[in-house]
Amino acid sequence: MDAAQPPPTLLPGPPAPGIDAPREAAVCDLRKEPKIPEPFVWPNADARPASADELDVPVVDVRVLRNGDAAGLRRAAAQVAAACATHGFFQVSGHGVDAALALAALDGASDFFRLPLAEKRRARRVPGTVSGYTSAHADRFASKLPWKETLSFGFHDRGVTPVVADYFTSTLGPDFEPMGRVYQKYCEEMKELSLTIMELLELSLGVERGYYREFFADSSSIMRCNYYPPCPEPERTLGTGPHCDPTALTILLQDDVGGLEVLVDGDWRPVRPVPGAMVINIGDTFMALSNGRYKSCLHRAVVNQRQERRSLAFFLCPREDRVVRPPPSAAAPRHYPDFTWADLIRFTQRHYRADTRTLDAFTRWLAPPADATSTATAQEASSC
Ligand SMILES: C=C1C[C@]23C[C@H]1CC[C@H]2[C@]1(C)CCC[C@@](C)(C(=O)O)[C@H]1[C@@H]3C(=O)O
Ligand SMILES: O=C(O)CCC(=O)C(=O)O
Ligand SMILES: [Fe+2]
Repeated sequence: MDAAQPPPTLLPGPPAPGIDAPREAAVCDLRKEPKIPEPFVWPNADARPASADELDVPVVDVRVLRNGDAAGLRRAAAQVAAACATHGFFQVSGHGVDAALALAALDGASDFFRLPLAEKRRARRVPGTVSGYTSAHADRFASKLPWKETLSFGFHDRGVTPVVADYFTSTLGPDFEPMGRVYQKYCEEMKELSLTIMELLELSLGVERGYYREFFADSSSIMRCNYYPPCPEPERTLGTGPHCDPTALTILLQDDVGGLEVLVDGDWRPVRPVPGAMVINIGDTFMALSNGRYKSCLHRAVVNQRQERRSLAFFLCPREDRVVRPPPSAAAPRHYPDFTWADLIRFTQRHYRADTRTLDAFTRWLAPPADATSTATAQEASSC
């Protein structure tokens, strides 16, 4: 791909109901002019420059959960509590994810996105679902197109079928069997790490031990590979726009380029890549599971003129039909209604572009509160 080329936009397929019927995104030949196509231009408020002040995201060594270091465990729980009750981000080291596997997963993303568009289109996203290949979400949105290509697929281990390995071979063919094996193994390790982190969250919140770990034991998660090409006008667009993750927990493996930023006290604060660490952030579903005590916060990904960037986001999600409800010890007054992940994922894929207020919009979409005074409103709980 030419370094200055925008992500190749797909001819819009039938738009999912409830989301803009996209015009074909104007894609000009950037070899002739150093300007990005209009649909990729974001409002200044979203794309405004970041602070030079990096966010001090604590790096927690999760080995303290297993090595009997009681003082270390208390320190880790305190670090996680302070981070999750404010900006919702921390990093983990000592996670045990094989470094060669993590590298293979990052490099596998590069290999996939370097394929000819026609080959990538064989995996194109099924409208109304999150799975598949998309470029700039041009099949879903008509404006504020993100400067990225993505490949997303589901993961669960409720049966014996290696669902991710099967996805690659069934969607892309037997030549992709090695790539499928890498992501199958990677997702298995991400699931295990997620459950370890759930233990740490239980401890830090002081809730019933096992409540969150058991809630996600039979989870249905989403793996997303993000590819951000170099951009001729990085200050006018975004790789991923400002949003809170609707999911429960995100484990982000980013390469060494940098681009993740978190909104803290009105400033976009860069999160510097820490070699070997993984970035963890609370999503809307876990904010509801903690009854608003831990915050799902706004973040974005910026792009740059010189380097491509890759990130792998493992989105932990409950089994579709599990009712999202905080543990009894944290449930009064309720800030969010009961809901299922099936409802929230359908909302984001068919009715609403996940953004800065997804959970509030979802709560209203589900059913306006019968009496706004009888329960704390989502806004009160979700301020970061
Ligand atoms: C459930 C999901 C929807 C998105 C992927 C996962 C969790 C993050 C969401 C997303 C990245 C938030 C920003 C907007 C979005 C459209 C994107 O830029 O990709 C969102 C994802 C999606 O709807 O595909
Ligand atoms: O690529 C990144 O750094 C962040 C991506 C992200 O926030 C997402 O995919 O939800
Ligand atoms: Fe995100």
